[in-house]
Amino acid sequence: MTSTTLEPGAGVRGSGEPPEGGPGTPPAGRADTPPAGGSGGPLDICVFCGAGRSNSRAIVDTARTTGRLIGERGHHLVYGGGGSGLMGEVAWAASESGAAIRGIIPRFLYERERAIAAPVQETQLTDTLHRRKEHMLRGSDAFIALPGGYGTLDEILEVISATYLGRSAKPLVLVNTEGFWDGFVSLVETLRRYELVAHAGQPVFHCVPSPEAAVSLVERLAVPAA
Ligand SMILES: C/C(=C\CNc1ncnc2c1ncn2[C@@H]1O[C@H](COP(=O)(O)O)[C@@H](O)[C@H]1O)CO
Repeated sequence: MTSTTLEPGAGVRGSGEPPEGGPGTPPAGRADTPPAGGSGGPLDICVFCGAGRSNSRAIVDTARTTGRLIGERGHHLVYGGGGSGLMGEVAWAASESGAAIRGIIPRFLYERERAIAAPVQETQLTDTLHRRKEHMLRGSDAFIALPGGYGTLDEILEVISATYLGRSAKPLVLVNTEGFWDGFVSLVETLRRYELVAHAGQPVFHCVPSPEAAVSLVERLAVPAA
């Protein structure tokens, strides 16, 4: 299996109005699930992916497998809080395999998406998209990015910038189903070639071929919050 590493220079949804605030107590994992993670504990794994469904069967399967693995390995899912598209696939599969879920969603999207079924989760409302990203970054141990659109690109660039500038050391792993991220990897190589991003230091992201490889890598690299 190959992987690419690029280096730089409480509420239950629908049960009431969840408050804006810090991530609070991490959601509890399944009581019967042994601790997971490189350091022995469950991880809060934030998944970025499309709110749309994609026309690729392989990409939909990737979303489901990622959610399932997070639950089966005793981790917690942190995500954008919606029930639509690939996000919904990840969340339902994680829920079915026993993961505790925290959805972080801006108020305006929460209002718009109330009608789209999402699994039981702790929902954290934010005032803005920007605040949502802050909470996702602060309240997660690691990030996995699946195929997605502008929102997903925005989220991964937030993590990459924070890592590049030394503000975060949390791993980000892109799942490269059907070569989805090849163009992004190539763009980053162009930035390097023009010496607009540096090479040395901590990897800003990793790129792997499958959800299995992604979850295994974050288990090896992430340090669960104390
Ligand atoms: C466009 C539609 C619904 C949008 N609803 C969203 N609900 C929750 N989170 C969202 C939504 N849209 C974007 N996000 C966040 O960005 C990522 C997905 O965006 P993309 O542009 O589809 O890649 C995702 O990780 C969320 O955190 C109606 O279908």
